[in-house]
Amino acid sequence: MTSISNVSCFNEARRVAIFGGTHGNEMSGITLVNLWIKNGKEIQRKGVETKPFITNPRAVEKCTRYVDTDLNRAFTTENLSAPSGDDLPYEVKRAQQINEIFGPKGSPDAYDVIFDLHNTTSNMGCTLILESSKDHFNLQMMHYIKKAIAPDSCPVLLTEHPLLKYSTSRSVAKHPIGLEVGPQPQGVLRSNIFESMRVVLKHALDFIELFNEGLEFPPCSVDVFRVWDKMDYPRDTNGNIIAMVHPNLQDCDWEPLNPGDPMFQMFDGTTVRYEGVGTVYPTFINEAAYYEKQQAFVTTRRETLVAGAIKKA
Ligand SMILES: CC(=O)N[C@@H](CC(=O)O)C(=O)O
Ligand SMILES: [Zn+2]
Repeated sequence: MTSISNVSCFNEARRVAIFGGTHGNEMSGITLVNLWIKNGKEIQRKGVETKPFITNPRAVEKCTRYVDTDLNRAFTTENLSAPSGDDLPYEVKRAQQINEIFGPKGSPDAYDVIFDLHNTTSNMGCTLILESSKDHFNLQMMHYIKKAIAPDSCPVLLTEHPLLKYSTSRSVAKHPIGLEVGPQPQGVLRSNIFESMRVVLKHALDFIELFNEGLEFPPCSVDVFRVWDKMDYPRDTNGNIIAMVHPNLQDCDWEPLNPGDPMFQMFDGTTVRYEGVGTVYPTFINEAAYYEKQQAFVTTRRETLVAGAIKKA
């Protein structure tokens, strides 16, 4: 990226990948990517090479989140530089292969954009996941998508956080974008969820085409929800949960949670209230895959980011 006056210039986004099956039981992305591997007409755009790709085929085959370890946590420098060998967990080997094809992560040879398609059991709607508040290309794209799908909404989750950020499959790209659509049970396809994922991706690819054609995007602002904290279920000394998400909180992703509001319901009916400071916006509420991660939901805070003008270099 270079800066001429107030416009940031980025290289053409010529190499774009669409990942499905980073988690093998999240069916919308898997189904779309398999459709597009058979016939890619829908994802073709002028001046863009778009590659649909199944990232964790063994997990997809078993319809499970992962085989040995979570692929969407595996793209650490340590894993990517580990001497390859048969003793490595399957997903670590796979991360190394993906890094070879689409990276290397952090290098000029890396893919320009990777869309990573996920589903959640939470009521998050159609959420865009942004990894860096400084990625003006992605901010502009997200602004474009939000405008295009209005009056439907499309929240942006910013995962930039000193402790809670993780090493995703998409992170090998220069501009990583997660798409998280729910609610959809694991292993299940729901037409509404499938279609909203497809529509967001259509607008995203349209944006890339316009950008590559040389259109300049003026400065804009984007409302985001920045990851703040993770909240675990109350547990006994053996680590077993002793409460559920409170009915007042269940399905209320992106709605304000204030100090004193109900958060968990103990099995005897007692209410556990939120005791943090100030208003937060919970999301990933009661996500099935997060029980093993000791996470009942994440809290976020609202923020407005400014994206500078961008155009093709
Ligand atoms: C439910 C789920 O898998 N969510 C994704 C979020 C992301 O892609 O950043 C994950 O935990 O990897
Ligand atoms: Zn996922």
